[in-house]
Amino acid sequence: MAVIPVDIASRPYEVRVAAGLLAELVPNCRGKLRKRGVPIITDSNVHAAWGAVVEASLRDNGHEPHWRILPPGEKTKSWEELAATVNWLLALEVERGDHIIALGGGVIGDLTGFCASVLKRGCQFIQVPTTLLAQVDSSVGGKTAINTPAGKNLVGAFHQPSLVLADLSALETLPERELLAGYAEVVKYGLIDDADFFAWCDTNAAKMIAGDGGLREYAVAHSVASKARIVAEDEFETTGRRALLNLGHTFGHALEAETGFSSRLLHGEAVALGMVLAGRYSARRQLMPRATAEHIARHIAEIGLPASLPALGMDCDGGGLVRHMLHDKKMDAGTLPFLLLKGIGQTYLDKQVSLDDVAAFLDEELTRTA
Ligand SMILES: NC(=O)c1ccc[n+]([C@@H]2O[C@H](COP(=O)([O-])OP(=O)(O)OC[C@H]3O[C@@H](n4cnc5c(N)ncnc54)[C@H](O)[C@@H]3O)[C@@H](O)[C@H]2O)c1
Ligand SMILES: O=C(O)C(=O)C[C@@H](O)[C@H](O)[C@H](O)COP(=O)(O)O
Ligand SMILES: [Zn+2]
Repeated sequence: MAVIPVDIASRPYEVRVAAGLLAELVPNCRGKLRKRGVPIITDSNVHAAWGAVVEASLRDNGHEPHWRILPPGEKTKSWEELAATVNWLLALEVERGDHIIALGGGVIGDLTGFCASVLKRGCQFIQVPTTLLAQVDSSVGGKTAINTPAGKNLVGAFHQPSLVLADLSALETLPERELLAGYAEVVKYGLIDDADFFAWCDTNAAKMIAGDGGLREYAVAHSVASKARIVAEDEFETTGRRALLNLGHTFGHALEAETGFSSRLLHGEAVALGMVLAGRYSARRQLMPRATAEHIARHIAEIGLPASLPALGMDCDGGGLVRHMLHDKKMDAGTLPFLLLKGIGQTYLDKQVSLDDVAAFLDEELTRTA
């Protein structure tokens, strides 16, 4: 088992990565489940795949699970599900010191974490991520949120979990498209500040996605360690350090908004394409060689993730995509800082980007032929 500390000064916790954690859920929660009743929030796909395993561990250890099984998909991160889930938790008389379990992908983790942050002004929660994306990224670091019609994650809170249990066995039932989407957030850590890890991804990603257990454990543990390091340096995204984790997201969130937060484009797919666009825009600005941007694009495309805009079949122009970006949480006094690259592993926050220039770049990308 890999155990990665998240050294946030006010609230340190651990991420435990291993196969088989779900089957031993209660011992792995290490005394945090202090009552017989345990609230668990999940979605119907995860419940179908892993509900019985989790239920058995709880019942065998004298607990009674209270399940809340939500519809799968991005639309579950909504005001309606937030209100209904908070009311459900209130009806269960959950106290501040109790733990709610979030069993699922990033959608369930983000929604549950936000519910935990507002319930009685903050109660405890445990992240039990079941997608690659949630294991390497969303379960760690305490960003919680819902979407609104105006955009992605626009209402939320920073609220850290008490524990993260990433069971590698859960990935065995995950559809390949979801594995690939999660991989986008893995390779992101290489592009941010870890060229050696990008090289590891170049060599090993295909085998890791195909199911090699050792490679999966390394990919998850290394990604979590990267995220934990960055979050511990800048928990509330105030210094610019944590903003590095947003690489590809300004483009990506605009694409998710344009495609209606639907299964047409998953978050990880949008981030993959967003990172390709960040690379190409950086090359256009002559910050790094065009060949490096195309290396990134080739890596993303060869693994099976979207690497060009026309394939999405969107009916919009660059200006339309830029309008979505005006809701980006990095907006500061009317300007939007962008994560750009000076090379692989050399991402930085650029505060001198003209949105007109980005719109012109996107117009070119929307008609790209190769
Ligand atoms: N808080 C953060 O720091 C952070 C970071 C990255 C992404 N996010 C958010 O995470 C969300 C995306 O998360 P995601 O990619 O995990 O998507 P998701 O939660 O929608 O899960 C993807 C799909 O896989 C299914 N699934 C989950 N685990 C399964 C399993 N083990 N077996 C079979 N099916 C399973 C789900 O039912 C769903 O259909 C987005 O809303 C994104 O904004 C948040
Ligand atoms: O943890 C972070 O910080 C991230 O930016 C991780 C991202 O992968 C994640 O998608 C996050 O939710 C995006 O943050 P947002 O502030 O742009 O909503
Ligand atoms: Zn993300």
